[in-house]
Amino acid sequence: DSGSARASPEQYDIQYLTPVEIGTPPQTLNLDVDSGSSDLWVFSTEMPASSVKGQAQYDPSKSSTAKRVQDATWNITYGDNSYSEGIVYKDVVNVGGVSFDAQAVEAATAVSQTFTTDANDDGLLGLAFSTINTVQPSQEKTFFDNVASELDAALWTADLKYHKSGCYDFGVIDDSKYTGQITYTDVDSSDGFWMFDVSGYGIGNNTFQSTSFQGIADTGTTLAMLPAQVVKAYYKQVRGAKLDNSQGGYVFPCQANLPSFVYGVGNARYEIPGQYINYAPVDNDGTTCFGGIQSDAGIGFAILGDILLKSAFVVFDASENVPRLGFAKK
Ligand SMILES: CCNC(=O)c1c(-c2ccccc2)csc1NC(=O)CNCCc1c[nH]c2ccccc12
Repeated sequence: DSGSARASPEQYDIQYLTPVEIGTPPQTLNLDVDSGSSDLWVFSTEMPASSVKGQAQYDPSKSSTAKRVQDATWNITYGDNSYSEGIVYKDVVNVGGVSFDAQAVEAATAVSQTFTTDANDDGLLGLAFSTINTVQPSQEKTFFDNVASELDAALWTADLKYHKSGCYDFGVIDDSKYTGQITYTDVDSSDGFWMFDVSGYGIGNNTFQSTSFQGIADTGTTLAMLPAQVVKAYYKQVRGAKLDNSQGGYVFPCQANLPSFVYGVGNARYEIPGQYINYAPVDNDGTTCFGGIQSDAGIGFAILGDILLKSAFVVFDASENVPRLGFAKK
């Protein structure tokens, strides 16, 4: 079995939304496929109308295959202090043609303002490791873990693009989506993330620095959160850039000519065009812009979010006893 689903960007590529069918007859919700968390949670008819501003809601009472998981609850808080919580159903979930008939669908009973204000995002589909799923008293499995044994290959791939729709594929590596070789690197999943060693970095045409650091491949985080020293060195090359704590990170004049950023996986090098690192304006007149590369201070590891991932074809491979990540140019 294999499948493919579209990943459509929201404004500024803040996140990518993928249509997911839930229940019988199918209810289509647009979810944020998130390799940085492991809960499949959705806006639902179980939450107060005041928290819903345009999102589609999963209605278990309209699904003949929905079954309540008695006494099960969940709650999750992300690093940006957004959160959601609720109750649990088992139901049919279909992503790009790959289906599982008893997927834990975590129906929200409450969500924070961040999620309420994002009208197009109907929830998240977590694809990190099931060890960090938040359902209690008994943890549930991610969609990928549930379908892995049915897939032609126990892997999924991410092909995100800059201000354009991309694809998530399940069970197959589509060779037409990348060029050259795929460079694989082992994953340390002990924290529940797709964590690997970044072998170094380069800024613009400066020489590549072979100083490695640990990072996670995280499709659910918009920006790249990198070691403070790397970030400082990057913005030193940007005239007018400054760390503005009121904005929560580095900002610069929107007209700035940003250097490219290179990250290493093993001996391979992947370049992010400078343009990708101009994330979005922070003011209405568009004079000051917020950087797509920010510090990972306080997190404990780097986060390679969409800003970096969209420059590569990425393979999330659990087909061997040690999971691994593959990166290729495209
Ligand atoms: C800023 C979002 N990222 C994180 O908090 C995060 C952290 C993290 C931990 C502490 C401080 C900062 C970040 C570690 S792994 C990790 N990755 C995830 O948590 C991935 N899921 C993010 C889901 C998410 C959080 N806020 C949103 C707003 C819109 C759409 C999706 C989201």
